Amino acid sequence: MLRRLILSRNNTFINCRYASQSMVQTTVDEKSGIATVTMNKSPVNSLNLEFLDEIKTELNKLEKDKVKGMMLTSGLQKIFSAGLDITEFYNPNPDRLSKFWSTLQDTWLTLYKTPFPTAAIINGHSPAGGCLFAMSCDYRIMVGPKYTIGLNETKLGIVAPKWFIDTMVAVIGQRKAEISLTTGKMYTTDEALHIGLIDESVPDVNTALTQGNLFLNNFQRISPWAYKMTKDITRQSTVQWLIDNKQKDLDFVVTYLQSAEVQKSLGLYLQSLKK
Ligand SMILES: CCCCC/C=C\C/C=C\C/C=C/C(=O)SCCNC(=O)CCNC(=O)[C@H](O)C(C)(C)COP(=O)(O)OP(=O)(O)OC[C@H]1O[C@@H](n2cnc3c(N)ncnc32)[C@H](O)[C@@H]1OP(=O)(O)O
Repeated sequence: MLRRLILSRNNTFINCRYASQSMVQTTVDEKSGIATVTMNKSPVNSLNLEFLDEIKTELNKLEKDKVKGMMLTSGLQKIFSAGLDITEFYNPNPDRLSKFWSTLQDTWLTLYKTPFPTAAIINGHSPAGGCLFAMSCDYRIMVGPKYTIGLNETKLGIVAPKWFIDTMVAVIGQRKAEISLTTGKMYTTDEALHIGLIDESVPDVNTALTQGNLFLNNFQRISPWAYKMTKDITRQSTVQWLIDNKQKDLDFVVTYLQSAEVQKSLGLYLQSLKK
């Protein structure tokens, strides 16, 4: 791992951590202590085992470094994240599939429980797992109007796991989540703002980053302990369910995803993507 200081747009030094061939780049503004984590896995930031592992490691590092906040964004042109890498569960190797799913569980727990405030800068499409990661941040700013966001699992012929569903319910409420999930709806930026799936719609990435910094800087005036306790209490039931049911969730998903019916649906969906 290499480190270097670079000069940011507002002339403060940024501590930049990068590794050769890294899929995740992080900069930390030395003045504000706010980190920007950029997902950079071409072509669509699909979340496979190695990528999830890198994201989790990076989040743990930021916690250790006691950053004051984090913005999660994408380095790709028009995609925040295409969600889980479907090739991890289409014709899977069962051992790898288990490893993949437990890494997803751990990465999500790490992101959902960060002791520092987080903002998703959604600068591209954000289906399924991409939407999950955005919803797991404390605040969402989407660059409009061209992109879409939502939990579209039913469109793939699969079911979103309970903790995906609970995360969405926590953001938009039971009724809207039920409609969104059953229909697999992908919302435009305006629609997402209207139902509360995102907090702000902005015209460009620079504005999104400025607004993200503004949101995170609010917490300079809040006790970190009070922040963390409040977040833990608010998110407790969703987090605790997964902690208590990790193995059950893993066993079910691994069996379910390998069933003939699900494999057939996934094959057809992948084919439609290639077209
Ligand atoms: C109680 C019961 C509970 C049981 C629960 C059990 C299991 C649940 C399991 C899983 C939950 C699933 C969660 C997910 O996240 S599934 C992933 C859903 N994602 C999508 O549907 C997105 C699909 N992709 C797109 O819509 C588009 O690609 C895009 C992101 C809008 C980008 O469009 P663009 O036109 O720019 O690119 P292409 O479409 O040409 O794609 C380029 C290239 O990437 C491949 N690709 C795209 N998305 C994925 C993906 N998610 N995984 C793997 N590969 C992907 C695409 O096929 C192209 O490949 P090519 O080889 O043709 O270059």
